[in-house]
Amino acid sequence: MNISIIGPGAIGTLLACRLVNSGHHVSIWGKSLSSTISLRINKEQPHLFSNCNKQHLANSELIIITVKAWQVENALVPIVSYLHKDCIIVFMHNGMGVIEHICNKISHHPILLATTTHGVYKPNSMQVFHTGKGITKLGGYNDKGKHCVFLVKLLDHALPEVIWSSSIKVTLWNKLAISCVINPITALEQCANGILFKKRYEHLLINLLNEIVLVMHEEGIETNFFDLSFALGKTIKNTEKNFSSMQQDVFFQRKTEIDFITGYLISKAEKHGILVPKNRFLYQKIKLKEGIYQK
Ligand SMILES: NC(=O)C1=CN([C@@H]2O[C@H](COP(=O)(O)OP(=O)(O)OC[C@H]3O[C@@H](n4cnc5c(N)ncnc54)[C@H](OP(=O)(O)O)[C@@H]3O)[C@@H](O)[C@H]2O)C=CC1
Ligand SMILES: CC(C)(CO)C(=O)C(=O)O
Repeated sequence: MNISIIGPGAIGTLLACRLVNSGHHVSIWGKSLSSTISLRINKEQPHLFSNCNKQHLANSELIIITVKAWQVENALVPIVSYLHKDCIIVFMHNGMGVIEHICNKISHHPILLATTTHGVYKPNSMQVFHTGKGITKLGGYNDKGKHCVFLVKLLDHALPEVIWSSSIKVTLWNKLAISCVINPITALEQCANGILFKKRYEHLLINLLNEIVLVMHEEGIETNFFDLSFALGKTIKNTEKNFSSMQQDVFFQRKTEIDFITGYLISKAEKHGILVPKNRFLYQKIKLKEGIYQK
Protein backbone atom coordinates (compact mmCIF):
# COMPACT_ATOMS: atom_id res chain seq x y z
CA MET A 1 0.00 0.00 0.00
CA ASN A 2 1.15 3.61 -0.58
CA ILE A 3 1.27 5.22 2.84
CA SER A 4 2.32 8.66 4.09
CA ILE A 5 3.19 9.45 7.68
CA ILE A 6 2.42 13.05 8.55
CA GLY A 7 4.67 14.11 11.45
CA PRO A 8 7.69 11.80 11.60
CA GLY A 9 8.35 12.30 15.32
CA ALA A 10 8.63 9.48 17.86
CA ILE A 11 5.43 7.58 16.98
CA GLY A 12 5.56 8.53 13.29
CA THR A 13 9.12 7.25 12.85
CA LEU A 14 8.29 3.97 14.58
CA LEU A 15 5.31 3.47 12.29
CA ALA A 16 7.11 4.56 9.12
CA CYS A 17 10.00 2.12 9.65
CA ARG A 18 7.76 -0.78 10.69
CA LEU A 19 5.46 -0.24 7.70
CA VAL A 20 8.45 -0.33 5.30
CA ASN A 21 9.65 -3.55 6.94
CA SER A 22 6.17 -4.90 6.34
CA GLY A 23 6.47 -4.27 2.58
CA HIS A 24 4.63 -0.96 2.08
CA HIS A 25 5.71 2.10 0.09
CA VAL A 26 6.06 4.72 2.78
CA SER A 27 6.83 8.43 2.47
CA ILE A 28 6.89 11.01 5.18
CA TRP A 29 5.69 14.59 5.47
CA GLY A 30 7.53 16.50 8.14
CA LYS A 31 8.60 20.06 8.87
CA SER A 32 12.12 19.63 7.48
CA LEU A 33 12.75 20.92 3.95
CA SER A 34 15.04 17.99 2.95
CA SER A 35 13.64 15.86 0.14
CA THR A 36 14.86 12.67 1.84
CA ILE A 37 15.23 11.75 5.48
CA SER A 38 16.96 8.75 7.01
CA LEU A 39 15.15 7.21 9.98
CA ARG A 40 15.90 4.18 12.12
CA ILE A 41 14.52 2.31 15.11
CA ASN A 42 17.02 1.44 17.87
CA LYS A 43 20.22 0.21 16.18
CA GLU A 44 18.39 -1.32 13.21
CA GLN A 45 19.24 -0.62 9.56
CA PRO A 46 18.17 2.98 8.69
CA HIS A 47 15.54 3.56 5.98
CA LEU A 48 15.65 6.44 3.54
CA PHE A 49 12.25 8.14 3.12
CA SER A 50 11.15 10.74 0.63
CA ASN A 51 9.91 13.81 2.50
CA CYS A 52 7.27 16.35 1.52
CA ASN A 53 6.84 14.93 -1.98
CA LYS A 54 3.47 16.15 -3.29
CA GLN A 55 3.24 13.36 -5.88
CA HIS A 56 3.80 10.69 -3.22
CA LEU A 57 1.17 12.36 -1.06
CA ALA A 58 -1.29 12.40 -3.95
CA ASN A 59 -0.61 8.67 -4.56
CA SER A 60 -1.15 7.79 -0.91
CA GLU A 61 -3.99 5.38 -0.21
CA LEU A 62 -3.53 5.89 3.52
CA ILE A 63 -2.12 8.74 5.58
CA ILE A 64 -1.43 8.45 9.30
CA ILE A 65 -1.21 11.73 11.18
CA THR A 66 1.13 11.38 14.16
CA VAL A 67 1.62 14.98 15.30
CA LYS A 68 0.66 16.23 18.78
CA ALA A 69 -3.04 17.03 19.25
CA TRP A 70 -2.48 20.79 19.04
CA GLN A 71 -0.46 20.40 15.80
CA VAL A 72 -3.04 18.40 13.85
CA GLU A 73 -4.91 21.27 12.22
CA ASN A 74 -1.74 23.01 11.02
CA ALA A 75 -0.36 19.73 9.72
CA LEU A 76 -3.51 18.62 7.91
CA VAL A 77 -5.05 21.75 6.38
CA PRO A 78 -2.14 22.57 3.99
CA ILE A 79 -2.07 19.04 2.55
CA VAL A 80 -5.77 18.23 2.19
CA SER A 81 -5.97 19.52 -1.39
CA TYR A 82 -3.20 17.13 -2.51
CA LEU A 83 -4.94 14.00 -1.19
CA HIS A 84 -6.79 11.58 -3.46
CA LYS A 85 -10.52 11.74 -2.65
CA ASP A 86 -10.51 8.11 -1.39
CA CYS A 87 -7.36 8.43 0.71
CA ILE A 88 -7.93 6.97 4.19
CA ILE A 89 -6.98 9.30 7.06
CA VAL A 90 -5.94 7.87 10.42
CA PHE A 91 -5.35 10.22 13.36
CA MET A 92 -3.11 8.96 16.14
CA HIS A 93 -2.66 11.32 19.06
CA ASN A 94 -3.50 11.74 22.72
CA GLY A 95 -6.62 13.57 23.79
CA MET A 96 -9.95 14.30 22.11
CA GLY A 97 -11.75 17.07 20.30
CA VAL A 98 -9.35 17.77 17.46
CA ILE A 99 -11.35 16.15 14.69
CA GLU A 100 -14.60 17.96 15.55
CA HIS A 101 -12.94 21.21 14.41
CA ILE A 102 -11.64 19.93 11.08
CA CYS A 103 -13.92 17.10 9.98
CA ASN A 104 -15.94 19.32 7.63
CA LYS A 105 -12.77 19.75 5.53
CA ILE A 106 -12.23 15.99 5.17
CA SER A 107 -15.67 14.43 5.65
CA HIS A 108 -15.60 12.76 2.20
CA HIS A 109 -12.53 10.69 3.26
CA PRO A 110 -12.69 7.53 5.37
CA ILE A 111 -11.60 8.84 8.81
CA LEU A 112 -10.29 6.65 11.61
CA LEU A 113 -8.95 7.41 15.07
CA ALA A 114 -6.28 5.44 16.87
CA THR A 115 -4.78 5.40 20.32
CA THR A 116 -1.58 3.59 21.21
CA THR A 117 0.28 2.54 24.33
CA HIS A 118 3.63 1.96 22.61
CA GLY A 119 6.47 3.85 24.24
CA VAL A 120 8.82 5.67 21.89
CA TYR A 121 11.65 8.04 22.62
CA LYS A 122 13.24 10.21 19.92
CA PRO A 123 16.63 11.54 21.09
CA ASN A 124 17.49 13.07 17.69
CA SER A 125 15.86 13.72 14.32
CA MET A 126 17.04 10.43 12.76
CA GLN A 127 16.47 7.78 15.39
CA VAL A 128 13.87 6.47 17.81
CA PHE A 129 14.06 4.00 20.65
CA HIS A 130 11.09 1.69 21.03
CA THR A 131 11.03 1.70 24.81
CA GLY A 132 7.78 -0.17 25.42
CA LYS A 133 5.72 -2.51 23.29
CA GLY A 134 2.06 -1.60 23.47
CA ILE A 135 -1.37 -2.01 21.96
CA THR A 136 -2.98 0.18 19.33
CA LYS A 137 -6.75 0.50 19.21
CA LEU A 138 -8.27 1.66 15.95
CA GLY A 139 -11.82 2.54 15.02
CA GLY A 140 -13.89 4.41 12.45
CA TYR A 141 -14.85 8.03 13.07
CA ASN A 142 -17.25 8.29 10.12
CA ASP A 143 -19.19 5.62 8.21
CA LYS A 144 -16.50 5.24 5.54
CA GLY A 145 -13.89 4.85 8.30
CA LYS A 146 -15.98 2.15 9.98
CA HIS A 147 -15.65 0.10 6.77
CA CYS A 148 -11.85 0.05 7.03
CA VAL A 149 -11.52 -2.88 9.45
CA PHE A 150 -8.96 -4.39 7.02
CA LEU A 151 -6.46 -1.83 8.35
CA VAL A 152 -6.20 -3.82 11.59
CA LYS A 153 -4.50 -6.71 9.76
CA LEU A 154 -2.25 -4.35 7.80
CA LEU A 155 -1.13 -2.36 10.85
CA ASP A 156 -0.91 -5.40 13.11
CA HIS A 157 1.46 -7.04 10.62
CA ALA A 158 3.69 -3.97 10.81
CA LEU A 159 3.45 -3.02 14.49
CA PRO A 160 1.50 -5.46 16.64
CA GLU A 161 -0.75 -5.53 18.51
CA VAL A 162 -3.60 -3.72 16.79
CA ILE A 163 -7.21 -4.17 17.91
CA TRP A 164 -10.39 -2.92 16.25
CA SER A 165 -12.61 -0.77 18.42
CA SER A 166 -16.23 -0.81 17.31
CA SER A 167 -16.81 2.29 19.44
CA ILE A 168 -13.65 4.37 19.26
CA LYS A 169 -15.41 7.19 21.15
CA VAL A 170 -15.78 4.91 24.19
CA THR A 171 -12.17 3.73 23.85
CA LEU A 172 -10.88 7.30 23.63
CA TRP A 173 -12.99 8.45 26.59
CA ASN A 174 -11.60 5.66 28.76
CA LYS A 175 -8.06 6.61 27.77
CA LEU A 176 -8.86 10.30 28.33
CA ALA A 177 -10.15 9.58 31.85
CA ILE A 178 -6.85 7.96 32.79
CA SER A 179 -4.79 10.68 31.14
CA CYS A 180 -6.81 13.39 32.96
CA VAL A 181 -5.58 11.88 36.22
CA ILE A 182 -2.02 10.72 35.49
CA ASN A 183 -0.78 13.40 33.10
CA PRO A 184 -1.37 16.68 34.97
CA ILE A 185 -0.37 15.37 38.40
CA THR A 186 2.87 13.79 37.18
CA ALA A 187 3.61 16.91 35.12
CA LEU A 188 3.13 19.20 38.11
CA GLU A 189 5.04 16.96 40.51
CA GLN A 190 7.66 16.04 37.88
CA CYS A 191 7.58 12.40 38.91
CA ALA A 192 7.06 8.94 37.42
CA ASN A 193 3.52 7.56 37.16
CA GLY A 194 4.02 5.14 40.09
CA ILE A 195 4.00 8.02 42.61
CA LEU A 196 0.22 8.13 42.28
CA PHE A 197 0.01 4.97 44.41
CA LYS A 198 1.14 7.04 47.39
CA LYS A 199 -1.54 7.52 50.05
CA ARG A 200 -1.36 11.31 49.83
CA TYR A 201 -2.89 11.26 46.32
CA GLU A 202 -5.81 8.97 47.20
CA HIS A 203 -8.40 11.70 47.84
CA LEU A 204 -7.40 13.70 44.79
CA LEU A 205 -7.63 10.63 42.55
CA ILE A 206 -11.07 9.74 43.94
CA ASN A 207 -12.36 13.30 43.44
CA LEU A 208 -10.97 13.53 39.91
CA LEU A 209 -12.49 10.19 38.91
CA ASN A 210 -15.88 11.05 40.42
CA GLU A 211 -16.00 14.24 38.34
CA ILE A 212 -14.91 12.38 35.21
CA VAL A 213 -17.57 9.66 35.67
CA LEU A 214 -20.32 12.33 35.79
CA VAL A 215 -19.15 13.88 32.53
CA MET A 216 -18.75 10.50 30.82
CA HIS A 217 -22.30 9.53 31.80
CA GLU A 218 -23.69 12.75 30.31
CA GLU A 219 -21.69 12.03 27.15
CA GLY A 220 -23.44 8.67 26.91
CA ILE A 221 -20.42 6.60 27.91
CA GLU A 222 -21.29 3.63 30.10
CA THR A 223 -18.85 3.57 32.99
CA ASN A 224 -18.67 3.66 36.76
CA PHE A 225 -16.21 4.70 39.43
CA PHE A 226 -15.03 1.14 40.17
CA ASP A 227 -14.29 0.19 36.54
CA LEU A 228 -12.46 3.46 35.96
CA SER A 229 -10.42 3.25 39.15
CA PHE A 230 -9.51 -0.36 38.32
CA ALA A 231 -8.35 0.71 34.84
CA LEU A 232 -6.44 3.64 36.34
CA GLY A 233 -4.72 1.38 38.88
CA LYS A 234 -3.76 -1.06 36.13
CA THR A 235 -2.25 1.71 33.99
CA ILE A 236 -0.32 3.18 36.93
CA LYS A 237 1.02 -0.30 37.76
CA ASN A 238 1.99 -1.07 34.14
CA THR A 239 3.69 2.29 33.71
CA GLU A 240 4.91 2.91 37.28
CA LYS A 241 8.49 3.63 36.24
CA ASN A 242 7.50 5.63 33.13
CA PHE A 243 7.15 9.35 32.81
CA SER A 244 3.88 10.52 31.28
CA SER A 245 3.95 12.46 28.03
CA MET A 246 2.87 15.61 29.90
CA GLN A 247 5.60 15.18 32.52
CA GLN A 248 8.09 15.12 29.64
CA ASP A 249 6.51 18.07 27.83
CA VAL A 250 6.74 20.19 31.00
CA PHE A 251 10.26 18.95 31.74
CA PHE A 252 11.44 20.00 28.25
CA GLN A 253 9.32 23.17 28.44
CA ARG A 254 7.17 22.17 25.44
CA LYS A 255 3.53 22.98 24.88
CA THR A 256 1.45 20.19 26.45
CA GLU A 257 -1.71 18.46 25.20
CA ILE A 258 -3.70 19.61 28.27
CA ASP A 259 -6.28 21.47 26.13
CA PHE A 260 -7.22 18.18 24.46
CA ILE A 261 -7.13 16.11 27.66
CA THR A 262 -8.44 17.95 30.76
CA GLY A 263 -9.48 20.89 28.56
CA TYR A 264 -11.74 18.57 26.56
CA LEU A 265 -13.25 17.15 29.75
CA ILE A 266 -13.95 20.67 31.05
CA SER A 267 -15.57 21.76 27.78
CA LYS A 268 -17.93 18.76 27.93
CA ALA A 269 -18.61 19.38 31.64
CA GLU A 270 -19.56 22.99 30.84
CA LYS A 271 -21.85 21.82 28.05
CA HIS A 272 -23.75 19.64 30.55
CA GLY A 273 -23.59 22.12 33.46
CA ILE A 274 -21.39 19.82 35.57
CA LEU A 275 -18.85 21.26 37.99
CA VAL A 276 -15.38 19.70 37.79
CA PRO A 277 -13.37 21.81 40.27
CA LYS A 278 -10.52 19.35 40.86
CA ASN A 279 -9.92 18.80 37.16
CA ARG A 280 -10.21 22.54 36.52
CA PHE A 281 -7.63 23.19 39.25
CA LEU A 282 -5.11 20.85 37.59
CA TYR A 283 -5.87 22.36 34.18
CA GLN A 284 -5.19 25.89 35.45
CA LYS A 285 -1.96 24.83 37.15
CA ILE A 286 -0.64 23.29 33.92
CA LYS A 287 -1.66 26.35 31.88
CA LEU A 288 0.13 28.54 34.41
CA LYS A 289 3.30 26.44 34.11
CA GLU A 290 3.13 26.52 30.29
CA GLY A 291 2.54 30.27 30.40
CA ILE A 292 5.72 30.82 32.39
CA TYR A 293 8.07 28.98 30.05
CA GLN A 294 6.33 29.96 26.82
CA LYS A 295 6.78 33.68 27.50
N1 LIG B 1 6.03 9.12 22.11
C1 LIG B 1 5.28 8.22 22.72
O1 LIG B 1 5.80 7.27 23.34
C2 LIG B 1 3.78 8.28 22.64
C3 LIG B 1 3.11 9.34 22.05
N2 LIG B 1 1.74 9.32 21.97
C4 LIG B 1 1.02 10.42 21.36
O2 LIG B 1 1.29 10.43 19.96
C5 LIG B 1 1.27 11.77 19.46
C6 LIG B 1 2.61 12.05 18.80
O3 LIG B 1 3.59 11.99 19.82
P1 LIG B 1 5.15 11.95 19.54
O4 LIG B 1 5.44 11.12 18.35
O5 LIG B 1 5.80 11.61 20.83
O6 LIG B 1 5.41 13.49 19.22
P2 LIG B 1 6.63 14.15 18.44
O7 LIG B 1 6.68 15.57 18.82
O8 LIG B 1 7.85 13.30 18.61
O9 LIG B 1 6.18 14.00 16.93
C7 LIG B 1 5.41 14.92 16.23
C8 LIG B 1 6.13 15.20 14.94
O10 LIG B 1 5.29 15.95 14.08
C9 LIG B 1 6.06 17.02 13.52
N3 LIG B 1 5.17 18.09 13.11
C10 LIG B 1 4.62 19.06 13.88
N4 LIG B 1 3.86 19.90 13.12
C11 LIG B 1 3.94 19.44 11.86
C12 LIG B 1 3.40 19.88 10.62
N5 LIG B 1 2.66 20.99 10.54
N6 LIG B 1 3.67 19.17 9.51
C13 LIG B 1 4.45 18.06 9.57
N7 LIG B 1 5.01 17.60 10.72
C14 LIG B 1 4.76 18.28 11.85
C15 LIG B 1 6.98 17.41 14.66
O11 LIG B 1 8.06 18.20 14.19
P3 LIG B 1 8.81 19.18 15.23
O12 LIG B 1 9.36 18.28 16.31
O13 LIG B 1 9.86 19.82 14.38
O14 LIG B 1 7.77 20.12 15.74
C16 LIG B 1 7.41 16.03 15.15
O15 LIG B 1 8.43 15.50 14.35
C17 LIG B 1 0.99 12.66 20.68
O16 LIG B 1 -0.36 12.92 20.78
C18 LIG B 1 1.46 11.80 21.86
O17 LIG B 1 0.81 12.15 23.06
C19 LIG B 1 1.00 8.27 22.43
C20 LIG B 1 1.62 7.20 23.01
C21 LIG B 1 3.04 7.14 23.20
C1 LIG C 1 -1.69 6.74 30.01
C2 LIG C 1 -0.51 7.67 30.11
C3 LIG C 1 -0.64 8.53 31.31
C4 LIG C 1 0.69 6.74 30.27
O1 LIG C 1 1.78 7.37 30.83
C5 LIG C 1 -0.48 8.56 28.90
O2 LIG C 1 -1.39 8.54 28.13
C6 LIG C 1 0.58 9.52 28.62
O3 LIG C 1 1.70 9.41 29.11
O4 LIG C 1 0.28 10.45 27.86
